[in-house]
Amino acid sequence: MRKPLIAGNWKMFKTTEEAKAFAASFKKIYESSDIQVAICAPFTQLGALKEAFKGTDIKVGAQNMHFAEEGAFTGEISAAMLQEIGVDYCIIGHSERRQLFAETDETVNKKLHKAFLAGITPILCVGESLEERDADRAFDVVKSQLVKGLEEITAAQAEVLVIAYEPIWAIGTGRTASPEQANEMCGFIRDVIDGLYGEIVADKTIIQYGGSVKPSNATEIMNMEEIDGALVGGASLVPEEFIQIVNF
Ligand SMILES: O=C[C@H](O)COP(=O)(O)O
Repeated sequence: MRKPLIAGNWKMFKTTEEAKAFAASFKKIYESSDIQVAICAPFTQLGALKEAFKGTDIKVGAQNMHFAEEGAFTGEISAAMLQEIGVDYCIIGHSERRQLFAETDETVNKKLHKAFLAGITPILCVGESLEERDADRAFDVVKSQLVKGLEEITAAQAEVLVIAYEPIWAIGTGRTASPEQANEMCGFIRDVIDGLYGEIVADKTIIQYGGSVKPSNATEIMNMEEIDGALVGGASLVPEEFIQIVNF
């Protein structure tokens, strides 16, 4: 059976002191269960969080990485640098990276390959804009992101991959996809994985929903059959809110 993953994406929020304070409070209210929990934090907070979560089963993730081994890429971070800290996950291809930092399906694909080589589990983000949904292109857009993003990714890698369906129109807007809409797309994503790698792999791939997940809607979303977790932005910043989602 798939173990659901609820991951916080802190985006560009929290200093190291604030991250440590979050970890201290969260550990007090967190109880380990059959839900995997992770916090994807800014690069400078990853080491502190690994240290703070030592002895727990809470995982730590980055929000981006470069696809090159090393080189003259000012401001970038390599997979080996994340691996050295012991980072478990890395979000790849978040829509904010695609929209604001010119991330393409090609760079997403290169990053996925590098993450796997470093033993880091990628959380591959896909999702359509409002214009694309209104034009009835949501399924084509998501399929294309998957097919291009997963080029030459093996079945063994696809089995451990996490995919996050994040409709751009539901991110940070307070507007959530309905549980049915989210479930429909997550089911479609599983069908695409089935088409690429077969049913055994598709049954194992974790498919999350992300976009304005909060304590008040987490239960309904998490209870949908095709949804194996959530990628939570704003509501992951406050321990007392995030724990309610984790304990949906
Ligand atoms: O990665 C997380 C998503 O962008 C969702 O963010 P949000 O929960 O603040 O809407």
